Amino acid sequence: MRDLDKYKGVIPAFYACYDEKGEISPERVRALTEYFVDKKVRGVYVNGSSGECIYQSVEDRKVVLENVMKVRGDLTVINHIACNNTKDGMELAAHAESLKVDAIAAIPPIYFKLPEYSIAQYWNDYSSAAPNTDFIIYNIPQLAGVALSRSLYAKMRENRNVIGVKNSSMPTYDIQGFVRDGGDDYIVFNGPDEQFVSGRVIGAGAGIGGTYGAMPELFLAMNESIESGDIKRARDIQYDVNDIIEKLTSGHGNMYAMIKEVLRINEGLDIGSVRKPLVALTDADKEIAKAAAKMIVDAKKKFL
Ligand SMILES: CC(=O)N[C@H](C=O)[C@@H](O)[C@H](O)[C@H](O)CO
Ligand SMILES: CC(=O)C(=O)O
Repeated sequence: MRDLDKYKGVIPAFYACYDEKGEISPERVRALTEYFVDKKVRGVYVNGSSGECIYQSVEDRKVVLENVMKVRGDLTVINHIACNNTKDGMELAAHAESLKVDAIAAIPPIYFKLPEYSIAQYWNDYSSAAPNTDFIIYNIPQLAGVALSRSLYAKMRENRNVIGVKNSSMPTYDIQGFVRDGGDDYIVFNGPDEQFVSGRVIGAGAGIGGTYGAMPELFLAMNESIESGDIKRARDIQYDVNDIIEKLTSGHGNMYAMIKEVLRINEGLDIGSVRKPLVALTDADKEIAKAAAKMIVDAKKKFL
């Protein structure tokens, strides 16, 4: 049986950190990593959706990972390496293994609708470029346009590097099926932050999410409540967290820009804005960010 303990808990998705010109800022990447070390989360998920990976070059993504690894402390590091073309993704997979990340992860190929055997080949090619590194399948059908079927998951488990699925589809039934099929030797990560409690209760061993970074304490508190069996407290926190997420997504600008503004307000942490075509905040959005930041402060007072 594999020991998957290092993956169990709250794993925030890492945000892209830019300087004033919109280029990757190595200093700000290290500052965000140190922030997560201080918050005592289990790990970080680097260069995923929240890392704006599809708008980053191969070189950008290497610089991000290298700087996370410099100051990672005890954080478990999962690095999303998919590039849509196998060649660049294999380069990132090999680079990640050379830096000794805990795991690599990949979405399926997007745009062309490829048959399942092509998708399996794509993932196995990535894994073959990092043969001594755990591999996590990233299932996010609403954005990727392809869903992980249970038969494709069975096929992927023939590769012993595969340790589980980060499941960002909305039905928690999908989580239950992947847990049923993989059993204790695999782990399923809850994707939708709005369903953290539901996903964990039905069997996800951990969560990876895009809004955790704005309020890590609240996700840690939900996780602890689930582990101690206090489902009522976990649910009460989830309701307030979901009000906060609805606020974070109510602006004209992109949610990640909103979260970065919240981090400036609540934590004094400046990691820049977002990269085009993602839209930056308007003046009106800044008022929304202030309100969201206050909701986070209030929820922490209420529950912690
Ligand atoms: C579709 C999407 O991006 N899902 C993310 C990862 O699973 C979530 O963490 C969301 O960012 C979060 O649930 C906010 O909607
Ligand atoms: C979980 C998430 O938002 C990401 O892939 O970065």
